[in-house]
Amino acid sequence: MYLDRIVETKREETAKLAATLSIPQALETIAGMPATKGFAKTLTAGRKRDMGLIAEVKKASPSKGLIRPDFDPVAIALAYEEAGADCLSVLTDAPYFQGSSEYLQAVRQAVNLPLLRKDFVIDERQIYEARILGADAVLLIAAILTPQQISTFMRTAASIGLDSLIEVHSLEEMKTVLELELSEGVLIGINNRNLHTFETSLAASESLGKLVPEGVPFISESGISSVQDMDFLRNTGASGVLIGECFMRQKDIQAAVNALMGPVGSAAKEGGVSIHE
Ligand SMILES: O=P(O)(O)OC[C@@H](O)[C@@H](O)c1c[nH]c2ccccc12
Repeated sequence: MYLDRIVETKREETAKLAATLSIPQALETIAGMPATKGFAKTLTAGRKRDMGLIAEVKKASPSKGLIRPDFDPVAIALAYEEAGADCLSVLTDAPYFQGSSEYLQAVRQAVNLPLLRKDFVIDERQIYEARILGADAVLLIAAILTPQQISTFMRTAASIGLDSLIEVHSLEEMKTVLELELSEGVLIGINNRNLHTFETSLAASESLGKLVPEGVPFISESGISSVQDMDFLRNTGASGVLIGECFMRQKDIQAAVNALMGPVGSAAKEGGVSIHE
């Protein structure tokens, strides 16, 4: 199963990271860095449209192979910013998604939007590393973490100014996450894609979204590509969406974002603000 293989790879990567990243030193570096940008807040109270958008800088994936051959992460990030994306997600996993830590650093230099480091976090050091690379939030995937790890990692992230996007796909995972004490700055991500089978269905957001209590914002992730999809998701109470592939396949990214999301400033449009806030 490919998720197991990825975790294996991450074990090797984090073993190396243990030799190069010292946490006390990382803390010193972080103390000298500018404050983070409030990833969760930007998507909830601060979003530009009725639905928030995390736009993903994504070159390839294990299920789809190469998605965007002429991949220029900075140009893509600038187009997303110009189109009024609220936040960006940058894949840093190299072996499976052809991402890179350098892409995250380059994007940080180029845009002012809050950034998510998209990777498979299994070790605390990756969280410190994310902060140093310029991220404002980290992804915590429930399928590969124990409840204890999710809890610890969420707190570690918060202690250095990072928000957490906690990703679930199954009912089991959702229940686990809802039992944790979720602090401010935490978003739940409902992944419409099953990371074991690659099957994608927006029904995941509909069924699992119903379980999310008021006051806890959630994002619908993966497999979103049409105005109909967006209309469907508006009715689930999601605060926003995380979209990669559909934009990456378009030549004119800015036009693609506006066609799917509607014009900036549509926050007061029908559907209104999510009931989850
Ligand atoms: O490209 P899509 O189908 O729009 O999906 C984006 C994002 O949700 C997806 O890349 C993703 C969701 N969870 C992940 C975990 C790891 C890597 C990637 C992902």
